[in-house]
Amino acid sequence: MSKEMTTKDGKPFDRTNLESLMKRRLFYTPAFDIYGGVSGLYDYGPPGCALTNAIVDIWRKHFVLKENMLEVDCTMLTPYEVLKTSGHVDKFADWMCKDPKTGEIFRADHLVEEVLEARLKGDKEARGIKVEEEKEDPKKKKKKVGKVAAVKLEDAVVQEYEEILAKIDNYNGEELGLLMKKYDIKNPATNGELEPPVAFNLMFQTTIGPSSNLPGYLRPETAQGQFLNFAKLLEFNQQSMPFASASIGKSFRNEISPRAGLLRVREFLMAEIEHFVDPEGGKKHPRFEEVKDVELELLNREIQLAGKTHVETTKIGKAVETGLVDNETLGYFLARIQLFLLRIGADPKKIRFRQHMANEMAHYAADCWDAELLTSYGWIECVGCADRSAYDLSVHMKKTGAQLVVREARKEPLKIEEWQVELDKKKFGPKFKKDGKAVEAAIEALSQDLREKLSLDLEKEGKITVEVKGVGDGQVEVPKELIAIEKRTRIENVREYIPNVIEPSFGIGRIVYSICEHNYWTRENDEARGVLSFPPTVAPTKVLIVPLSSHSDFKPFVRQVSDKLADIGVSSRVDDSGASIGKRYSRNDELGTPLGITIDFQSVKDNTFTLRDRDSTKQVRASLDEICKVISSLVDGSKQWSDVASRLPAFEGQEVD
Ligand SMILES: Nc1ncnc2c1ncn2[C@@H]1O[C@H](COP(=O)(O)OP(=O)(O)OP(=O)(O)O)[C@@H](O)[C@H]1O
Repeated sequence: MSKEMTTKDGKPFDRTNLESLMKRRLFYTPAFDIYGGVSGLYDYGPPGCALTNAIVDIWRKHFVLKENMLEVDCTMLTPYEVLKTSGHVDKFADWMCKDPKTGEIFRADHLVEEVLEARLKGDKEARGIKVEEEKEDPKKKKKKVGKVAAVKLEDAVVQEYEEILAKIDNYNGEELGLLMKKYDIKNPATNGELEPPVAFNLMFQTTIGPSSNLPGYLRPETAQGQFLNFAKLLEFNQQSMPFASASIGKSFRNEISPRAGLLRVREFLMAEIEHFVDPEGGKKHPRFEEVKDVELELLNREIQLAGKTHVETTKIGKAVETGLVDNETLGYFLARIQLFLLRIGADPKKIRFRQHMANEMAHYAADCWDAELLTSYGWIECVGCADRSAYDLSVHMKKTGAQLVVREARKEPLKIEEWQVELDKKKFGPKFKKDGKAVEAAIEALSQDLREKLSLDLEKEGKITVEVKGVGDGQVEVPKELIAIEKRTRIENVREYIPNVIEPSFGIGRIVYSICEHNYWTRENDEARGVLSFPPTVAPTKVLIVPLSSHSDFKPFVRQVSDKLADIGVSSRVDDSGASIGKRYSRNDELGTPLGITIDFQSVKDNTFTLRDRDSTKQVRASLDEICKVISSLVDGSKQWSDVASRLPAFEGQEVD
């Protein structure tokens, strides 16, 4: 895949170089490294933390602040009952298959994907089509499927493989088993037969407290905590709808085969929004107008079934109007997600939105679109945006009896004609004794259609028969002296409903890595000089301060500049090492530091400094006050280098690069 990827300036992208840069400069590192590491667990170093924090900070401003969302921070430890009710205990699983001889475990969809991709590569070679080899990283685990012999496949088989790969996320265990049989997919290392795929639950189980009778899990998403607090949040919001809650925190998934660095890990930072909306009235959004002209690349189900991976962009207003995207609220968030990704430096040509196929959706979702970013690992889901309907609130309400509903005064009272049941409670108790409550509940739960039918039985036969589980043989007769069923008119002044939920769910680690890929390039004619062109708003450190040499005259100026930057809230680093200025800048290009201030002999004379732009390497010269004003406007994102450079005198006196 890496051969198809290019950097912003159109040169081939080299993943090995970027990943080694990120590890060398401590963006991230395998956790427990000196103990040999545990796959899927990583630690972030200083630039990785700063980059993550900056992205989270922009996320808060872009979503929470802008839309007055209610941020919560809920516990990660979650009791069994909650996740049983939400469906995760039974359904939050991937398919794995085991080699009974070696004990090796494979994630079934990943294995099918890797084998078919390798065979397609072999086919290309056999046809004489040049295939670029990925450089091997000796420290990285080898892919399960090694190089496959150059064997030409029939054209029809190539097409079948390509169609399967385009839909690889959509197969269930049985279907994956059939594919493995049909295409003779075995353990790639030993060619041994594999057992059919079985479901593997991805949650980490634990027990809460010393008595070990309260089983629990580490949460696999932050959403459940938000749902459980719904009634309190609604009250906090003065019963006003629609509203959204938001949460940022770690989630845990026991992935079968973590791979691709930060992209599939077992512990990761999530930022999730639960937007609660009235299901009636087309799920309108009050701010949809503001985004209706945002253009998105939208791959719906039909387009994917046709095997396409790319479409023309569509205005989100049009997409909602034509039903391509189901409703305004979902559309609003898709547009806002794209604006966020662009704001933090995603390449506009490498963003698309892909609709989930019906059988691919999570157990709770009614519709779902993923924001995917193109990386050297292919298109990667970085944000899932699901319409979870009223699923979660309904199941928790049913289980606990908590009223997770909205009550709204009706503008016009509603007249409802309905079949009402009246029980003679005085006679009811003595007749049914201990079963009274169960019989009463079964009658209350009767549907309108059944009530109508039973009213006729009552008239004709003087009694009705109702099904009551666990009482006698399950059929209970109720005589007409105990019950009346009549059609009456009820006036309803208050409307009660369970809100639907639209949930944008961001995997921050995947976004951090993809943004690094999108912003990585190397200087002209020098592959060793990597640059990370993060926008100043997200860059881990904003300014590098470089005194021309270690001359003692420069020291007070270094202090003056770094204090002034700290005063205006801008992060900086001093590099007063003996390396050449060019080398010092080059080291910080790798960290993505967008601006550099040089202190030279001129600074000592007239208190002016040079300010250097990382991407163009152009410099200007001005007083510290002027430079700080410029830096502020660049770092808060209100200005670009091109806006400010022309206003200040250019500086060309000193060769720094
Ligand atoms: N194992 C993981 N490692 C890193 N990020 C993850 C992982 N699983 C999910 N995410 C992130 O959390 C977001 C929301 O989670 P969601 O449940 O929608 O993912 P998912 O559909 O299970 O992902 P995938 O299909 O890739 O496993 C994803 O868009 C992704 O950015």
